[in-house]
Amino acid sequence: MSTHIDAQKGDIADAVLMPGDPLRAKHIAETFLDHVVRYNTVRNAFGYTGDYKGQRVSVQASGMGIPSISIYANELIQFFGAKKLIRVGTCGGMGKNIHVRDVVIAQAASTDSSIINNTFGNGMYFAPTADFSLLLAAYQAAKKQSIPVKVGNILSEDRFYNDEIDRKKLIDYGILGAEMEAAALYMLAAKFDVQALAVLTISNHIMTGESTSAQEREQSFNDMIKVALETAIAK
Ligand SMILES: O=P(O)(O)O[C@H]1O[C@H](CO)[C@@H](O)[C@H]1O
Ligand SMILES: O=c1cc[nH]c(=O)[nH]1
Repeated sequence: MSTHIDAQKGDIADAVLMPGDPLRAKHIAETFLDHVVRYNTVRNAFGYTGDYKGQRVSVQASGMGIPSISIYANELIQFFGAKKLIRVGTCGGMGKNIHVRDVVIAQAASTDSSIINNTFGNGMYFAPTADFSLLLAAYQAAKKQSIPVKVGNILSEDRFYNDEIDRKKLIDYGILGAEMEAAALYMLAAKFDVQALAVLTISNHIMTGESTSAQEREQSFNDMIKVALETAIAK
């Protein structure tokens, strides 16, 4: 077991989907995977391994924010040998052409988090970037399933309630939406030479206030999960 994941080596697949919400992890495991085993309940950060189309895939809840996903990503990679980490999360839309229920693939993740400075020091603005082969696989999986996706730069922000940020400028520079984890996932994947991608569903629009009920969002959440699972098993 690692500090936060009560599993044995071998219990977790090479490919791991990472939702923030433990109940989304449960939903993914129960809806999409066969022969499911729940390997983790520590802190209720549920983790499951099962088969998707005959291939082993795990789902590990990451919790919210960069400190939390950094704990799970570190342990998945260093203790359990995970090689493909695919975040499946909600995202607040920011751009003009972004709407609730859209699926967004994060090609890059800008951030206001101190992780970049803490890692690289003053004056170095490392750009956390998705793994290209995962991104391509996700894009192709979406096309094959006729699921429209938008691909681009997102913001991984350190605060959910954040009225001090210049969102208009970020939109002018092409930011599609904001969530709270992808930049750390991409940076850690680069550090440990593994693959990472974030596939996101727009759950609300930060600028227009557009929103949907949890029930309405279910279909688009499932679209995101189907794209992520096909990416997880892509050769
Ligand atoms: O839906 P999840 O994956 O938790 O992602 C988003 O939702 C949370 C905020 O409500 C943050 O974790 C943010 O990144
Ligand atoms: O971080 C997030 C996630 C979803 N919606 C938001 O507005 N922010």
